Amino acid sequence: MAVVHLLSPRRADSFGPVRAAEAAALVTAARRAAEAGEAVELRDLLYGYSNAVVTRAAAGTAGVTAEKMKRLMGNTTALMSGLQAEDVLPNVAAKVVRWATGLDRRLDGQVEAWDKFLSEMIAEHLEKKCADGAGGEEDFLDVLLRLREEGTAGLELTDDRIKSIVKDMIFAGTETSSTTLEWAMAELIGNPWAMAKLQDEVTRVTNGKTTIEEDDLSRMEYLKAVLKEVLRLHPPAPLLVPHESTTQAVVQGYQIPAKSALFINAWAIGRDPAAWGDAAEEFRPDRFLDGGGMAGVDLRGNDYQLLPFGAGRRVCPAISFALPALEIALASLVRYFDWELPTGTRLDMSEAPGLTTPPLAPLRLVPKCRTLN
Ligand code: HEM
Repeated sequence: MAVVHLLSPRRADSFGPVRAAEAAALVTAARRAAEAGEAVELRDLLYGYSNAVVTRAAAGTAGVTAEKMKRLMGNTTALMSGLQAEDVLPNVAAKVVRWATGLDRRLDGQVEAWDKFLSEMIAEHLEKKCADGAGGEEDFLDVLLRLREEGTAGLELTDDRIKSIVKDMIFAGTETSSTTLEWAMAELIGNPWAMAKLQDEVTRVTNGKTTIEEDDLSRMEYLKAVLKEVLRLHPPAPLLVPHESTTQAVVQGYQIPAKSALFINAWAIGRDPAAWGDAAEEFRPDRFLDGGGMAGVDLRGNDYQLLPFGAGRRVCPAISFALPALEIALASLVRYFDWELPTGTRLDMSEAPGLTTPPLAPLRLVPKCRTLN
């Protein structure tokens, strides 16, 4: 559903205006801080940006809805993270623990809150469709409702299925993107030569223009190399998502029984000297440029040493959607501003534990407006 209907290259392209508008809003928010001489918490800013891009693509809405969704997602992630009773206890004992700790009640509450929120979204879309008829760019929810009406989805699109798909999209797309951008800014602050090189490229390619257009991004080789290097060192889902083997298999001599829970440690693979050489732990985007030794290594799941999006059948279906959203945001942040750590603070590159791994301490930086040609 996602690959064919929601995130085909054509549809991913159609969200260009959404990305451009949200990148402009990002710049406006940073400019406000720059003019006031204040530090900004990048996490807030970038979460807002990523959530707005994904929410607008999924359901054509941002603003208050995005705020509400942020709260819902935070609560759900907190409940999903960490050790679960089922992981260590027999079934009956796990049930008792869940009941006694109130986990079941809190999970039910979350399910209800999501259900209400998504039902309202569907109702609004159906109402809007009645009032306006078809036309204009479709968001994911529009597409799913149309496929249901046409009966061409290949499966029965019940309300529950539609809600799950929309929620999965927003969930899968928000924190992954904002975490990547936060690490990108942290690495660039820690490696000022890379920041200078990226600023030079973005300024050169957009020279004389007032805005960055998506066509410009295709001419920013270093920007792409920076993002690859960030995703190599800091894959936002470091263990991807858990998989389960369907049949018995042998991997490098190890017997893996059917129905084993399998985790791929993309984080460790991305730092393995056997794949990346002695400087595996260092931030060196140039390795992905011509002559850098890794120019041919791509992140779409074909090269197993770089797996931030996974690989194979369950590879992230949104790579063509995610990359331009990351590129335009990062290019905008470095084109319009110089960034500094607030006086008296140090860059902390420690990682937070969890399903996604943002920096442990949210990155705070002071933007300074750049003089542009
Ligand atoms: C930096 C950005 C992103 C990264 C690093 C990322 C990474 C991933 C990873 C590692 C997986 C699991 C792959 C596996 O099963 O092994 C995944 C799945 C998925 N991603 Fe992304 N993702 C990103 C952005 C997005 C965005 C923006 C969306 C939606 C608009 C999205 C939608 C999905 C969906 C729906 C799945 C589940 C696919 C399935 O179950 O087969 N992702 N992503």
